[in-house]
Amino acid sequence: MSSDHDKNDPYQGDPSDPMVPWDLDPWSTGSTEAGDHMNGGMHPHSAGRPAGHAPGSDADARLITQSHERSRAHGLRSADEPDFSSPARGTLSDALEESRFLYQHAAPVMETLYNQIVNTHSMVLLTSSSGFVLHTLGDNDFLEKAQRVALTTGADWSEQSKGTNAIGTALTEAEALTVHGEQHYLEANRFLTCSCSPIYDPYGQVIGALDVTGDHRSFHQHTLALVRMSAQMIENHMFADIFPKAIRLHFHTRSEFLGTLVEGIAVFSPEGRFMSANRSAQFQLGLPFSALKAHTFSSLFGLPVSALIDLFRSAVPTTRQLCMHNGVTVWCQAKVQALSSSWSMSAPSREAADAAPGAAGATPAVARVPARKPQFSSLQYLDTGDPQVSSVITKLRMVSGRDIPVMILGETGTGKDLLAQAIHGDSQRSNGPFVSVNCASIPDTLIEAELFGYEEGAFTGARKRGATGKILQADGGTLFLDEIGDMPKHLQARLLRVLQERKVSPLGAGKEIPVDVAIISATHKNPKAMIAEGAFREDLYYRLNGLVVRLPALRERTDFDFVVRKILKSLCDNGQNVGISPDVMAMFKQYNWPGNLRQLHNLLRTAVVMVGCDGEIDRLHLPDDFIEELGTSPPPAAATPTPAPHLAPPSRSAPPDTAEPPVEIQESQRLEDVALSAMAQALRAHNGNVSAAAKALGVSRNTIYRKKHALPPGLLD
Ligand SMILES: Nc1ncnc2c1ncn2[C@@H]1O[C@H](COP(=O)(O)OP(=O)(O)OP(=O)(O)O)[C@@H](O)[C@H]1O
Repeated sequence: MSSDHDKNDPYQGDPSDPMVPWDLDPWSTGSTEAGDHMNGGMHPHSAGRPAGHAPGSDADARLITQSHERSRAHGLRSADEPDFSSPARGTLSDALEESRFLYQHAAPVMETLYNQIVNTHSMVLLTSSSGFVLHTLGDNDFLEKAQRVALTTGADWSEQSKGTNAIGTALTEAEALTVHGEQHYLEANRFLTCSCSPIYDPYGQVIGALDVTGDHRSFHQHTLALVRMSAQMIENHMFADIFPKAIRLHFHTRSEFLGTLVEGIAVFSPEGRFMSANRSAQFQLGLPFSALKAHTFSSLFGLPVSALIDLFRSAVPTTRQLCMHNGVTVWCQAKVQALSSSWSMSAPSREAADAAPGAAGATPAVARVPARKPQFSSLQYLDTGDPQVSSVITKLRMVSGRDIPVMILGETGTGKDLLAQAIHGDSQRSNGPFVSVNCASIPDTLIEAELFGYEEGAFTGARKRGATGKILQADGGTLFLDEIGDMPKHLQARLLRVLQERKVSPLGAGKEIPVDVAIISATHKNPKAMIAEGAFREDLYYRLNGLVVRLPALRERTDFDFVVRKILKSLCDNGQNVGISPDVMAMFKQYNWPGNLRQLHNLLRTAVVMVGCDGEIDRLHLPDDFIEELGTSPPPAAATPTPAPHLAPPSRSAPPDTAEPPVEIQESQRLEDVALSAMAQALRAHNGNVSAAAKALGVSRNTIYRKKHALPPGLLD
């Protein structure tokens, strides 16, 4: 292991951190350089003790002693003959059937592993999670010897049946280990040396074991490392297969290890819920699978999942740096292209989940897991020092788990969506779905079907088998009603009924289905003013406003510097180190930020690209319209920019004498016209594609949807 200890590298580990054992090299019993980088093979449950035990080590001796005690407790005696009895009728075929998914992924890896040990008087075995031998590959001379001790397909090598042995003991301890010669409990097995690793499925459960057994004289200290790597390979293969529609994030502290066996792989649902992680990912994140289940992408990587999708949307593979919740920076690649471009923040339909290979039996297992409080809070991540935000978070924590509907108010881009995800992520429901419905982006004619679902043939154009509405999709989790102020009035009444009665009636169903959802709503509008205008139902408002919180606009936040640094860090690519010149920071502080955090994020993203390698963001890297809006068509570098009269109201840092006069109605009206005409033009240019038009204009899709009533008819239908 390198003597230069790097705290930022979880694979070197930190001696002061009990989660990151610094002296482990589980894939190699020696101290090879490769081993130093490959600790990802260690399972987090085994943190704190060596995972690859060379015969004779203290830990090994302890495990073996404990196993011998268990063997005695099972009523076995060391002089017993090996048990040759066949498994009960149907047991083997059941085990084979249950292990089909495992076998399919293990078979090619077993072949490769066998090729590496061929002619060493050894064999490779695959077993079920209960220790039944499912498949063997070996040298003929050794296979014959193995048969004499029942090392054959169908035999039971659990500890209960054979006493201490690598397969049974590795499965009992859920840990890779070698059992050598005399360490076997049964005297009959003491001519063997066996190295075995449990195999985990993508849901964190042990589903089998991979073992190499040979004549004890052929013991080689690298065999266990080989077995562990092969087990990891099987696990990674299963990953690739089981979550075809999810977001797969591949990461490692060293970019050269991306795409290799030791990379971390974490899988998230399209709305950012944690679904799975391989052993390396668990190790790097410092959390075992069970704790990760309470997390979301944003609580682990500090960004909304929409930002991840944006980062990796390109068809060209890109590598980015992200900062994990523990402060460690990793190199990342992600596969997000399979996701639908629209509705990317909402949950996949039940039909889609059911259709995913391997999902049918496995998904419920994840859903059954009792909710746990996350170790690292998503809300805490958003608490970056602004007192208004801190107060919002304190209030939200007070009502957490109390079934109180939360309404989030705030201008566009202030992080309402991200906050809703964090509320869900920190709640008891975090293992349930988070389903987001954007009431502004669904055409009026479809919103009813989208929300409530429909039965087959409920209306012209309905899908053959009907569809589950978003409310039912959120059953057991959280329903996020974004832009609730844009919900058509006739549907407000229906929604109110659902909230009162906790039952949904899909279109054409003629029946009511009970539903259990936590409700979070958000709007950039003023709901009370809407009620006064008759545009929003007062009774619905009082159903939704159990706790109303308001997110401050970016220009009001006191943690502006910190937020800028945080976003900048998340955007830097390939080891880039980009800062901000004091001049630009001063401009930022004077600017009004009408698009808030979204606008800041977009502006920084472009600037970072323009800076290229290391350097500072300067005026040169800012868009012209931004500089124009500030009214600073390049003054001398030292000059303080003055806000443009109609666009930049006084910021918290602007001296009182630079405050501009109130916005004039005519002026803002003219601006509104200009904005509408630009939107109409962009929509026409992109054949009504709102995402493309929004991108071209540098605004959010919501901004366009909000104006739909003012846009020429036909453009947004
Ligand atoms: N706390 C934060 N830290 C860093 N970036 C943030 C934060 N909150 C939001 N952002 C950035 O702003 C973008 C918009 O956030 P979000 O969608 O949550 O805002 P919103 O208020 O829901 O917007 P809208 O009202 O337009 O739907 C995010 O994609 C992210 O880039």
